[in-house]
Amino acid sequence: MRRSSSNKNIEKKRNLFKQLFNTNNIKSVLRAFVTEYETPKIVAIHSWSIAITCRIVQILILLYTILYVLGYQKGYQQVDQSIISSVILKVKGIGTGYDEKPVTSIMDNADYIIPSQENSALFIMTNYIRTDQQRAKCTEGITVDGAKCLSNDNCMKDSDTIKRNGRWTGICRKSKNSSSIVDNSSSLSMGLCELEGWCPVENDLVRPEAIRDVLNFTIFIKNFIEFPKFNITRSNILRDATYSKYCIWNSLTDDLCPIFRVKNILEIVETDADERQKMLAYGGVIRIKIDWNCNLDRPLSECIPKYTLGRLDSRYRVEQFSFGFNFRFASHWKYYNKTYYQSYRTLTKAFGLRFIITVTGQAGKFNFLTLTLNIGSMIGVLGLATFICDMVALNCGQKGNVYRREKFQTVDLRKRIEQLRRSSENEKERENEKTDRFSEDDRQPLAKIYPFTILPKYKDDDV
Ligand SMILES: Nc1ncnc2c1ncn2[C@@H]1O[C@H](COP(=O)(O)OP(=O)(O)OP(=O)(O)O)[C@@H](O)[C@H]1O
Repeated sequence: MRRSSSNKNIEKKRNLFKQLFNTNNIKSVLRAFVTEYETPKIVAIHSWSIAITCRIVQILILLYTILYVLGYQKGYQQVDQSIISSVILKVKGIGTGYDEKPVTSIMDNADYIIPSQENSALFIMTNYIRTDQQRAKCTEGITVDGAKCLSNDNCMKDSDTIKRNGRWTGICRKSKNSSSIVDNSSSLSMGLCELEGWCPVENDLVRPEAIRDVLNFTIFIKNFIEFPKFNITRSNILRDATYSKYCIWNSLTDDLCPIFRVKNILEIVETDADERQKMLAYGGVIRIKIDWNCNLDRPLSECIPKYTLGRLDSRYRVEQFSFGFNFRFASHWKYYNKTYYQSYRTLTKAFGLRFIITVTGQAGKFNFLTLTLNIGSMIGVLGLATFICDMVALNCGQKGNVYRREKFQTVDLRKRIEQLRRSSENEKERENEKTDRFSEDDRQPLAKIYPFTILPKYKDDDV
């Protein structure tokens, strides 16, 4: 039983395969391919409201493509966004710092630029806390959690060492200075835990004044760019040497000058004078964006940079947890004290302005392929108008049903097959009738007139 059913299945599949790959079918498909041209049937609806809707949508699409895509977005240009850039920064200006008031120290760019060279960034130290230290034992900083003590028991050696300035020895020192700390609750004189490390520890409660004259410092930005697709290189030094040497950038009058004054930058990025003072005291982060937007269909001299400035860090009034920009660094030296070399260092906590320079840009040049592609997509989008109008005509309004009936043709396959069968039968009958009417004498002249006509054959008994 099972075997016979599987045989039937195989037979069915074979028949289906034969039907699909019937040579007659393939022939007729191939014939149709070279002899038939298909074109969609178009239904014309006489309705001014639908026609106007369609025209409005088409005009909108045309306007969008011509004005926005081709005009504003320059859809006829090939675009290169892979800009290659190099930025070199140099600061000039003499400042006055206070190590310990009233002792001042004159500083030049080698002192306040840390590090001396960075990639597309710059740090100008505007304030600092400097501590000369040596390896020794001393008391912990008063601001460190758990540093205050009453006895040695309070100075646990190994617990939470993250915020300590050295390795705690486990001793509570009640030195002259620390005995002045009074615990109000117990009225006992308190000490500070002793540490082993760099002494004395930094005291960041006493913050000196910001370096004077920072606002007059100037920053020279030297920027080279390349658009590799078009092999175009440009530099931001666009005017002659005398101009570039003495100019100061101004967004309105000197927007091509590559030298910026710190004061002008601060005034642009921060309008509040008090905030500006805080930026000098505690530091801040400023971005300078150089944007190259070049239309290479126009003269190359019009390919110029545009500078935009902004503040990146949060404002002091807003930030609660950590404000400004600072970091520590140390310079080390050794001193021979007649018996051995003693290690010393100067620890600096530097506050200052960090400038981040970003370079962006794109270049565009006429390209025929891009233009044709955009026009092609516009023609494609025009089809949207027909789609929208079809939706409106067929689904909205009272005549929707009528339009739908005219637009869509429903084919009842069985009826259609029956009709075709009947019509082919009728045709056969008519042909037979014609054949009956022909005589042998009629055949000869017809054959002369229509040499390629295939005349119906007479049966012997007809003659
Ligand atoms: N931050 C700046 N402010 C004003 N002028 C500057 C600044 N940096 C450089 N310059 C001047 O711009 C010109 C070009 O600078 P560049 O660094 O290419 O030359 P330089 O001779 O190495 O500069 P310098 O030795 O003066 O630092 C020089 O005249 C230089 O003095």
